Formats: sequence, C-alpha cells, structure tokens
Amino acid sequence: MSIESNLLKKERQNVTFSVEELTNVWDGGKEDTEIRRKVVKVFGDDPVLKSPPICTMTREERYTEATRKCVYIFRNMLQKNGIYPGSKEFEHFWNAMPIEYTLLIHMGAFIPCIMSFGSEEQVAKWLPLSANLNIICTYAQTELGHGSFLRGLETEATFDRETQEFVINCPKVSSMKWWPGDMGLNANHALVMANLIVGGKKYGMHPFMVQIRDLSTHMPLPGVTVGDIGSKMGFEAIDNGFLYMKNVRIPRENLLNKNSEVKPDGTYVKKASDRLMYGSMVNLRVNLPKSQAIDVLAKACTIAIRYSAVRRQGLLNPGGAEVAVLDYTLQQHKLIPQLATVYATKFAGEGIIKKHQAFLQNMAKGNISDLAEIHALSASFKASVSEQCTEGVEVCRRACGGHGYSQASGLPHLLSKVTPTCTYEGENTVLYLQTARYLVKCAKEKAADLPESILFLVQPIQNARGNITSLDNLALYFKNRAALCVQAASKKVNQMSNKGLAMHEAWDKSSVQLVHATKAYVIQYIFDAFASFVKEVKCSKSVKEILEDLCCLYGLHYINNCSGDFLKLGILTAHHCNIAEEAEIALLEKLRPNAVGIVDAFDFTDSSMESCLGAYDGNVYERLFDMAKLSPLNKEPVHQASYKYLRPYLLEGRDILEGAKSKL
Ligand SMILES: CCCCC/C=C\C/C=C\C/C=C\C=C\C(=O)SCCNC(=O)CCNC(=O)[C@H](O)C(C)(C)COP(=O)(O)OP(=O)(O)OC[C@H]1O[C@@H](n2cnc3c(N)ncnc32)[C@H](O)[C@@H]1OP(=O)(O)O
Ligand SMILES: Cc1cc2nc3c(=O)[nH]c(=O)nc-3n(C[C@H](O)[C@H](O)[C@H](O)COP(=O)(O)OP(=O)(O)OC[C@H]3O[C@@H](n4cnc5c(N)ncnc54)[C@H](O)[C@@H]3O)c2cc1C
Repeated sequence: MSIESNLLKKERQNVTFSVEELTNVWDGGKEDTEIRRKVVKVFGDDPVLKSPPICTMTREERYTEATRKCVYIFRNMLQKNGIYPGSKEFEHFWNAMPIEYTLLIHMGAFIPCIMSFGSEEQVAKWLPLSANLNIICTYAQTELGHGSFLRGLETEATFDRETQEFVINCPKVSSMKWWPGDMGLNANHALVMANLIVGGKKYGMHPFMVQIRDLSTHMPLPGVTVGDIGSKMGFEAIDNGFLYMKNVRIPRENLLNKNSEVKPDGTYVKKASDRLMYGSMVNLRVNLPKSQAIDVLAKACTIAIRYSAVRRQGLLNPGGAEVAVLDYTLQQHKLIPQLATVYATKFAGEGIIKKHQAFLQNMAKGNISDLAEIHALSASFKASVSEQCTEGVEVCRRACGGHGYSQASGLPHLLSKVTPTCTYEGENTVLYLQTARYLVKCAKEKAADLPESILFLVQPIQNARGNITSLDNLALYFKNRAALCVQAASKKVNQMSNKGLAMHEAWDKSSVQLVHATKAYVIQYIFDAFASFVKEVKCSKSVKEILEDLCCLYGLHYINNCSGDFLKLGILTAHHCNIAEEAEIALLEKLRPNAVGIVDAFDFTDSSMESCLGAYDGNVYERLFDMAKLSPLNKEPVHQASYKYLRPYLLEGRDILEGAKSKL
C-alpha cells in the first residue's frame, strides 16, 4: 500500500460518525441508497459502457463514444433493468450515467416539453417514438441573434390555409437556431419555437414539431441547413447545433396545441395562459441544478478533499514532519465551506422540486395561481446555485495546485460542465432580474395576499437574541438582510421614476441593487430551507451534529464574505462580525477530522469521477503516472512533429556539442 493510501486509511479511522448513515441522509433514506447503488452497479458492471478516459480522446471520439453508449442505455439497458421514467430507479439514473453523454436534450428537455405542450393525441403520437429513439428531437429555441429576450426571436411559422401547413422560415442569418443540444448531428426532428403568423397577424412564440432529416438516409431535408456549431469550452461530446430553415413546410397538426390551436379556417384559439409557454423552462430550472451543478460540486469536493488529505507539502511545526495540505487552516477555509454549499443547495433544491410537483398537480386541475412564485423561486435558485457551484468547483480546482490544472484530475472537466449552467436555461443576470420583478411587486402587497415563502418581506424586522451564531439567529440575519435589500432596491426604482425617468429606465438604473436584493432573497431561502431540514431530519446525534455544523458554516462563511452588507444595513455590528469570523475558523477546525468521511458519504464511484486525484484509495501519484503514459502524444517514443521540425537544429546542436567535446 502506498504512503498516500495509508494516509487516507488513517483519515477514515478518525471519522467520528457513521459514513453509511450520512449517505442514507444524503440519498433521502436507506432504501434510496440501496436503489441508487443498484442502479450505479448495473451501469458500472456493464462492459458495453467501458471506454477510454475522456482526456485521451479527440472530440470526434468523445461524441462517437457518448452516442454509442447513450443509444445502448436508452434503447436497451434501462428497459432490461426495469429503470422506467417515474420510478425511484430513474431518479437515480443521472447519478450513474457515464461521465459524458449525448441525447440529453432529447431525453431531458424535449420529452418533458412534448408532455407539457402536446395535446393528448400529440403526446400519444410523439412520446413512444421519442422514448424508443425512433425519432431524435432537440429543443430549438435560442437563435444566433437572440437567446434571453424571447420576444426578439425571429424564426417564423406562417399558416398557409390552402395547403393546411405552416411554412417555417429563418429570415436572416441571425434568426437561425443556434446552440440546441443533440441538434447538429443526432436529431431528425426539432421542437422549434417560432413566431406564429396567421393571416398576417403575429401571435408570438409557439412550439412546432419540425422534421429536419430524412428518416432513412438521415440527410437534411430540402430547405434545411443543419450542423454542429464547433468546439466549445466543454460538453465536447454533445453536438450543439445550428439550424437554418428556408420554406420548410409542416402539417397544421404539428403546432403543439395543448395551450393554443390554429383551426383549419385560420381561427386562432387560445386555451391557456401565455405564460405556460414558459413552463418547460421552469421545469428544467427546477430539476437541472442537482445533476448539473450540485453533484458536480460534490464530486469536485470529493477530489479536492481526498487529494488534500494525502498531498503533503511544507511544515506546520518547524522541524516536524511534512503535513497534509488539508491541515492548513487556509486550505480548510477554501474547501470545507464548499461541502456546506453542496448540502445547503441540495436540501433547499429538494424543497423546490416538491413545490413544483404540487404546482403541476394544481395546474392539471386548472389552478396556476402559484406560477409567479414558482417562476421567481426557480429562476433565482437556478441562478444562485449555478453561480455558487461554478465558483466552488474552481476553488476546488485551484486548491489542488498544479495537478488541478491537469485533465487527469477530472477537475477541468467538472468545471467545464458546471460553468454553462450559469448561461443555459436562462442567463443568470436575466433570471435574477425576473425574480426581482416579483419581489418588488410583492413588497407592495398586503401580507394576506402573499405566499408564506415571501411573507418576511412585509413583516417588521425582528431582533436576534442569544447566541449570535445559532441557526435561528443566522436565519434571521438573512431574512432581515433580504427584506432590507428589497426595500432599498424598490426605493431606488421609485426615486428614479419620481425623477422623471420612464419605468424601464428607472429599472435599468436600479438593476445593480435589484440583482443584489434577489441574491439576498435566494440565499435566505436556501439557508432557511437547509436549517429547517437539519432541525427536522431523523438521524443519530453524531450525524446531526455534522449537518448542524455544515449549516452553521454555510451561514457564517457567507456572512463573513459580505460582512460589509450586514454592517451597512445595521444587522450586525463590528463586534458581531469578529465573533462570526472566529466562529467560522473554529468550525473549520472541528469539521477537519471528518472531512474525508463527509465526502466519502457522497458515495461516488471512482469511474463516475475519472480522477487520478480523487480515487477512493488515494493512490494519486501512480495514477497520474499511468494516465500520462496513456497520452496519445506518448504513443511513439519519438513524435513525428518534434522529429520533423526540430531535427535540423538538434543536429546542429549535436555537432556543436560533439565539436566541443573533441576540443576538450
Ligand atoms: C431531470 C432533468 C435534468 C436533466 C438535465 C437536462 C438538461 C440540462 C443539461 C444541459 C443543458 C441543456 C439545455 C439547455 C437548454 C436551453 O438553454 S433552452 C433555452 C432557455 N432559454 C431561456 O431560458 C431564455 C431566458 N429568457 C426568458 O425566460 C424570457 O425571455 C424572459 C422571461 C427573461 C423575458 O421574456 P419577455 O417576453 O420579455 O417576458 P416579460 O419579461 O415581459 O415577462 C412576461 C411575464 O411572464 C412572466 N414569466 C416570464 N418567464 C416565466 C416563466 N418561465 N414562468 C412563468 N412566468 C414567466 C414574467 O414574470 C412576466 O410576468 P409579469 O408581467 O411581471 O406578471
Ligand atoms: C452549453 C449550452 C447548451 C445550450 N443548449 C440549448 C438548447 O438545448 N436549446 C436552446 O434553445 N438553447 C440552448 N442554449 C442557449 C442558451 O439558452 C442561451 O445561450 C442563454 O439563454 C443566454 O442567451 P444569450 O446567449 O442570448 O445571452 P445574452 O442574452 O446575449 O447575454 C449576453 C450578456 O447580456 C446580458 N443581458 C442580456 N439581457 C439583459 C438584460 N435584460 N438586462 C441586463 N443584462 C442583460 C447577460 O447578462 C449577459 O451578460 C445553450 C447554451 C449553452 C452554453
């Protein structure tokens, strides 16, 4: 056993709680852990899912491998193992997916969309085809020229009454669809968001099913120009695409018509609120943070903490032995708060998922009264979590020093996976502003008209009592701050407007304060949800203590990072801030011996991380060396390029050196 493996073994011997029990809490119960492990095992054991490490493959190989595996998973493997949508097993299947995959938009975005936009007959037609991969469909909303401002989308669907068809056109280069995943190479259909035009009248954005490739040859259909947009910062296996449509004709029935319809005579019938058109985005904003951001940060923490426990560099005591870098207070200050972020966002996110499910049940009965609340909550939650996790993964990566920069660490891949969560499914600033709009409106309402989650905005500010670092008091500081920030931002909008600025100008001039207020609102939501979870969870005293400490750390770390705000608003004094700072440092020291145990509790398999630094056995140096040997550049002892281009000068060098030698 290597020295490094021994070090991790010792770390595990010192853990003061049951790792298995924390895993159960993380998964949502013992039974859920069993189900997740069963699914992970099915994936892990399957030889068809084996492929070379991604850092040894070209982009084309990565796309090919990911597509091969995903077709197998979705077409054979899930059915064979009884993993059906809606089952508990299916909930855990993202956890077991290979580290790169395609068909994500088809499965994760298009299928939910067809269910929310399609009539019963349309769902009956398209759902089985897509579930069986008989068609592959992308979600084509964003265009080259517009992504955020949906009213600016330019693609048109004009009704031709004579032929009973819609004619789809991208009038300009800027109107072509750009970015949709699975669209460049795999998709033969696209759910195209286009402006509906009937009899010269524009009705705004609507969803249309458009066939883009021939079903037998897979060649683009007439009028369709489609392809891959090229290499990106990450997601290299995915064929994000462009789609330029010129006079592409589709039958009238291909307007997804659950919410609105065009009759054969051209009559436009609206059946539900326009806002339900945005429902697919709410759905993804609620559901994607867990698999695309929180789990990614959990993996980065696992890698960085295991590595920091075995990486020895420098001395804490003069003349003593070299210490693990995790023993430095500053390393703990970088990494342990990231663990707290993982826990806080995961448990707050579960609350939002439940709220969304309740909303969907009400919506099925025709009640959409909670739409504004769930939109505001999901938009700011997605924005905040993606930001916190992206920053967290980068902190973990840098905390691994030079090796964190190597693809072999697995960290650059995680960073490139989490970074775009700040952009897709709604650019974060744009989403914060959406929530700000809701908050400013709510701040003007009477308490009786507000949902519980937002009541604090209009209630009197309460004073903290007793221990200033108790979870109750921390929750109160966050609430007070959010309420005061929203009041300040609303006041600024009013002041600007009273000065004579038009409302949209007043809004823009106040947007820095508005986004700040929204961030304050969502952090109070996350903290409150985590603190409530910690209070209520049934578990042993030792596991509860870990969760309480993580919750307290989440709050203190946040407060210490923006203490100026709490001081400015009069919520905390300088004395309180000093206490908070010392309390955070004390918590880091307390959590340090359990850090490896806490990341072990995430229960990630080595293959799900592909990291030489983060493997369970801690054998980092052998793994790094083995991975370097696999580099395609090391295939031959002499690389053609160096031989070809350097040879003349090397020969000169040889002659000079040999001449010098003969003169000696
Ligand atoms: C388990 C599943 C996980 C699987 C993971 C799967 C995939 C994830 C992985 C990879 C990534 C892949 C996918 C990526 C996909 C995409 O990116 S798809 C494209 C997403 N695009 C966007 O999100 C665009 C963002 N822009 C907007 O949402 C709107 O344009 C915006 C709302 C910002 C502005 O639109 P505008 O037309 O100007 O509207 P208004 O601002 O005037 O607002 C009108 C009123 O409507 C309310 N509203 C807006 N959005 C919603 C909504 N989503 N739901 C409900 N209501 C909404 C808004 O508040 C206004 O109301 P009031 O008038 O104030 O009352
Ligand atoms: C990996 C990836 C996958 C994607 N997959 C899909 C997909 O499957 N389907 C799909 O349709 N799309 C997809 N997209 C597109 C994505 O949804 C858009 O890129 C996103 O919505 C942002 O829009 P944008 O690119 O137009 O940014 P822009 O809106 O142009 O943003 C540029 C800057 O302008 C700022 N800005 C914009 N509006 C405002 C405002 N009102 N106030 C203040 N600042 C503002 C933004 O904050 C940002 O800083 C994907 C994108 C990525 C990166």
